[in-house]
Amino acid sequence: MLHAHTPRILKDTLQGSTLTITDITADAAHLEAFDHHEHVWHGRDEARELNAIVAIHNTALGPALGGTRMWPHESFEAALTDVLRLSRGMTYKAAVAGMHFGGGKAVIIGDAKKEKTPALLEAYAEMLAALSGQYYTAEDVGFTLADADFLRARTDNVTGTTLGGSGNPSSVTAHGVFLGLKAALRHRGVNALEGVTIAVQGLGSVGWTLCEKLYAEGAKLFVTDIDTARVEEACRSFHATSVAPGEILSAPADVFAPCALGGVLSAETIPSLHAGIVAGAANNQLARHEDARLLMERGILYAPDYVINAGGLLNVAAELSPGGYDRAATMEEVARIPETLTGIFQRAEADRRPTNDVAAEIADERIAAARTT
Ligand SMILES: NC(=O)c1ccc[n+]([C@@H]2O[C@H](COP(=O)([O-])OP(=O)(O)OC[C@H]3O[C@@H](n4cnc5c(N)ncnc54)[C@H](O)[C@@H]3O)[C@@H](O)[C@H]2O)c1
Repeated sequence: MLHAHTPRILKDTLQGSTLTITDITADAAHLEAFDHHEHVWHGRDEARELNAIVAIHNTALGPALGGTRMWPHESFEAALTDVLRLSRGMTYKAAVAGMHFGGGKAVIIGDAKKEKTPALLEAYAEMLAALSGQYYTAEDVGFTLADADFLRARTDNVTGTTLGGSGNPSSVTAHGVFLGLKAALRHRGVNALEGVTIAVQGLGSVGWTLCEKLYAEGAKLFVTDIDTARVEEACRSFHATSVAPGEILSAPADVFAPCALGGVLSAETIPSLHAGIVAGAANNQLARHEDARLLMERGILYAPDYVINAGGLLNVAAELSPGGYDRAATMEEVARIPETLTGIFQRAEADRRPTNDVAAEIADERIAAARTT
C-alpha cells in the first residue's frame, strides 16, 4: 500500500507552483525492487498532468545519473517497480564502467506520443531543479533529445543534450553493444560476423543502429518490433527476416540481442531461447537476477545488460566532466567495454558462476571501496 507513511513534501522549493514533490522512500521500501534506495521522490502536478517518480539508488561513487523513461505503466506500483529496478541498474552500470557517478532513474507515467506536452515538461523541469544536485537525467525510452534540450534550457540537471554537446546517446550505446556482442562471439571462438545469425528484438534508436552495424559486417538478421512499419523497413534495409514479437526468442539465431524493454528473460521464456549468446541493449533483461543461472545451466553466454549497454551512460556523463564533452575520449572508454566483458566471462567460467553475479560483485567492490575512502 503506497502513501501509508506521512509524506515529506519539498514545499519550500515550490512556492507559486502547482507541483508537489513527495518523499515516498519509506512507502517504496516494501517492494522487492527497493534494495536500499537512498531516496524515492514522487512528483505530481494535476494541472500540468505530470506524474513522475525519481529514484536515487546509491550515490557512494557520485551524484545519481540515469535517464527519464516515459511509459504508460498500468499502475503506479508497476511504474515504481520499473524505476527502482532501472535505478539500481544504473548504480551497477556506472560502478562497473569505473565512473564517478551513482545510480538514479526517473519515470514519467504516460504515453509519450499522446501525453507529453510542454506544460508537463515544464513541471518536470521544476521537479529536477528542486532535486538539484541529487540527480542528473538524460534520454531513455519515450524521452528524446528534443525533450532533454527543453529541460536543459530550464535546469542544469540534464545531460545528453545538444546544448552540452553529447546529443542523443543511442548511437554510442549501440556501438558499445556491437563491440560487446563481438567480444561474446570471440569468447565462443567466433572471430567474424560474416554468416552469424542474430535475432534483434526492438528496432528503436539503439536496435536500429545495431542492425546497421551488424549488417555491414555480414551478419544475417532476424528482426521484430511491435511497430510493423519499422520491421518492414528493416527487412528492406538489411535483408532481414521478419519474426512475430512473440517468436523472437525461438528464432533460429546464434545470438539474441534484446533491444526493447526489460524482463524478456525469465523462468518461463528462457527454455524457449534458441541462441547460445544473449547480448543486447535493453536494461533489466532478466525478470529476476537469479534467472541468469538458468541461462548458464543451458550453456547460454549472457553479457550482463548494464555492462554491455554502458556506452550511452559514458557519453552523457562526459558532458558533465570538468573539461566538457570530448567525443574521442568517450569513444576510447566505450572501446573498453569488450575487455570488461571478457574479464567477466572468464571469471564467471573459472568460478562456475553466472556472469551477472560476477558483474555485481565488481560493482559492489567498487562501491564498498568508495565508502571506505
Ligand atoms: N538509448 C540509449 O542510449 C540506451 C542506453 C542504455 C540502455 N538502453 C535500453 O535499450 C532499450 C532500447 O532503447 P532505445 O533508446 O532504442 O528505445 P526506443 O524507444 O527508441 O526503442 C525501443 C523499441 O522497442 C520496441 N518494442 C517495445 N516493446 C516491444 C516488444 N514487446 N517486442 C518488440 N519490440 C518492442 C518499440 O516499438 C521501439 O521501436 C531500452 O531498454 C533502453 O532502456 C538504451
